[in-house]
Parts: sequence; structure tokens; C-alpha cells
Amino acid sequence: VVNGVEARPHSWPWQISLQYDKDGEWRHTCGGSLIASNWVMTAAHCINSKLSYRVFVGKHDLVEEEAGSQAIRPEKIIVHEKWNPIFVAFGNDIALIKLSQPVSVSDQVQFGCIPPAGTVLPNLYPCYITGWGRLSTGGPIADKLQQALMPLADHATCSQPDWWGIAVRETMVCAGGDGIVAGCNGDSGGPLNCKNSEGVWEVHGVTSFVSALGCNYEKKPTVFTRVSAFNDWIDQVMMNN
Ligand SMILES: CC(C)[C@H](NC(=O)C(F)(F)F)C(=O)N[C@@H](C)C(=O)Nc1ccc(C(F)(F)F)cc1
Repeated sequence: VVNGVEARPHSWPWQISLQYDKDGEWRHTCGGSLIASNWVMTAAHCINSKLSYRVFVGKHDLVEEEAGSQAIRPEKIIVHEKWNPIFVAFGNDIALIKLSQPVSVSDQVQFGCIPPAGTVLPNLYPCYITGWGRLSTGGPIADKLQQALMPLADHATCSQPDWWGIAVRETMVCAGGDGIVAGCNGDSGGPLNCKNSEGVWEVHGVTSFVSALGCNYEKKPTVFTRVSAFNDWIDQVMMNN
């Protein structure tokens, strides 16, 4: 997250760190959201079938050992069947990780809520991106979980020619674009958190892409998979696996 702030520890208790084993060392590669005791939602582009992963729940500082955190291996990973790795702008950048054992909830580990199907929030609605991604374009990833307020840019705004144009679809959500605050590499797969009208936080987006010209590039908001466009897919996968 570029130009965010350190989150109060465990204030986003569904945020997970997806890590892969690189020569015997575990490395953070993506974020994700715990949505059930044995299911994590992340981005399809985070998954490489040749790598072995672990899901770390209950974390704040990735370089410290933290009581209450737990690393769990995936039992299986289901990537959306219409995800095309060649072109992130085709959308369907969503995947579900079934954990090899259920996680127990605590004050540090909670489930994120999926919004009602079809929910489309209005322009400038205030949401928060969270993640351990790069702190600046090309910079280091964060040790401590970061958060940033990012107002939504509705489809009409986000699909303007000098914004994302036709690269953004109705199954995506845009947020930010002020050239200051943005998601960045390593935030992929993590949540865009929006508080609903009842005051309940929902995972409205899955961090998908930023501009290749730079993470915080003006009129190139961070683009998320819109979770409320995939309720049926999520239900089907969780029921059938
Ligand atoms: C897509 C991921 C590999 C990567 N995602 C991220 O870094 C994330 F954190 F924002 F999720 C990304 O956006 N990387 C930049 C460098 C990128 O490739 N951006 C990009 C954006 C749009 C398009 C388009 F529209 F042509 F498809 C292609 C690439």
C-alpha cells in the first residue's frame, strides 16, 4: 500500500498472508481474506500451480513471531475457470483456497463478510485497502500491515478513456486514482474493505491490478475484482469441494 498507515494490529482479522516456499524460506506473495473456517479468498493471479503455499492467519508484523497467528497448508486451490493469465483485464481474477485444517476464530482471526450479490457501491464511497504490499512503486514490501482510505471510482468514472478505459469491466471495482494512495505489488488478492449501511465491514473487492506505469499513478486507480459479481461462483465452489 502506497501512502497508507500502519493498521492497528488485528483490526482487519480476516486479512491473511499467502506465502510460498522459495528455497526453504517462506516469502509473502499475496494477501487474501478468510471467509470461512477452511476457506480463503484471494486473486487468481496469485496462484502458480508449480509453487507450494501456506496461509498465515492472525498476523500483523511479517518479520516477528506472533502469538495467536497460525500457518496452514492448503488442501486444494480453485482458480476461476474463466481466469486468463495472459490478460488481467479479462477479469475473473479470483481464487479460493481450501485449508487443510479449519482455523479457530479468536480476537485476532475472524471471517470477512461477502457482500450481497449484485451490490454496486456509489462513486466516492469510502473503503479501505489493506495489505503488506510495496510501500512505493518498486519499493520494499511492508513488515507491518498497512491500510489506506480509498474512495471508490464508479464504472462511469473508471472507464473514461484517460482512466482505465475498456480495461475495466463491470465485474471490477476501482478505488483511489489520486496519484497518492494506491495498492501495490504484494497487496494482490487482499481485501478492499467497505462498511455497509448497518456498520458491518464487508470484503467488497479482491486486489487485482495497478498501472504498469506505477502503483500510484493519477487516474489509474487500483482495480479490484468485485466480489458481489461472484457470489454464485463462491457458493458453488464451497459447496462442491
Ligand atoms: C496484475 C498483477 C501482475 C499486478 N497486481 C498488483 O500488483 C496488485 F497488487 F495491484 F494486485 C499488477 O498490477 N502488476 C502491474 C505491473 C501490471 O502488470 N499492470 C497491468 C495493468 C493493466 C493491464 C491491462 F490493462 F493491459 F490488462 C496489464 C498490466
